Amino acid sequence: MSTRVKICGLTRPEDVSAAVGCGADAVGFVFFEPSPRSVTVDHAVALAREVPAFVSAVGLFVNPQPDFVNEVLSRVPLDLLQFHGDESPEFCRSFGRRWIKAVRVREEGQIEQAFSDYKGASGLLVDAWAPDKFGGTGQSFNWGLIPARRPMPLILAGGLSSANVADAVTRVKPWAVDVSGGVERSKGIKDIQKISDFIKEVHRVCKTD
Ligand SMILES: O=C(O)c1ccccc1NCC(=O)[C@H](O)[C@H](O)COP(=O)(O)O
Repeated sequence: MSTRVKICGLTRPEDVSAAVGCGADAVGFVFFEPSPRSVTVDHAVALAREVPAFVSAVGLFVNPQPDFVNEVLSRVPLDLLQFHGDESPEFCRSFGRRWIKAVRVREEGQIEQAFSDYKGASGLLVDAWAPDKFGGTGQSFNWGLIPARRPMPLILAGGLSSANVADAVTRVKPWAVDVSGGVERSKGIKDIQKISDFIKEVHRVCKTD
C-alpha cells in the first residue's frame, strides 16, 4: 500500500517547493478569509507556479459563493476543489471539476452517510470536529469511527504529525493523509524539517506494510 500525502495550508512559495521536494503528492491552498492560512487569489497564482507536473494543487473553500470559486478557478490552475463547510453534493458538483468533501467527524454513522450523500466525489476527507472551527484544528478524532468499507478514497486529516502518522496509516489504512498544523512552525508558516520527517514516516511505514 502506498499512502499519498497532502500538505495543506501553504502560504509561502518556498514552503510549496519544500513540500514538493520532500515528496508531497498534493498541496493545499486555503481560500477562506477567517483562516490564518488564508491566501488571496493573487497570492495563490504565485504559489501555484511552484507546483510541478504530477503534483496536485488543491483549493480549499468553506461555504463559498459560487462566483468566488469561479473567479479562483479562472486564475489559479487547481486540480481539485476541497469543500470544508456545509456544501451540498449539488453545489460541490456544480463547478465541473474534481472535488473532495471534508466531513468533521463527531459521531458514529456520519462517514457512512457522507459516502452515500457525496457520490461522485474524488475522495472523502475525514477531519476532527470542533465547535468553533471548520478545519485546521490540530486535533485528532476517534479513528474507530472510520468504517473499513469505503466506496471512495478516504483521506485522513486532523492532528497528524510525524509522531502519530505511522500509527494512523497502520490502523486506518487511508488512501491519503492530510496535514497542516503538524508541519508548521507557526500558523501558515511551514517547517521544512517537519514536512520532511512527516513524509519520511509515511513512506517508511508504507514500505514495511
Ligand atoms: O487550515 C485552516 O485554517 C482551515 C480553516 C477552515 C477549514 C479548513 C482548514 N484547514 C483544513 C486543513 O488544513 C486540513 O484539511 C486538515 O484540517 C488538517 O489540519 P490539521 O489538523 O492542522 O493538520
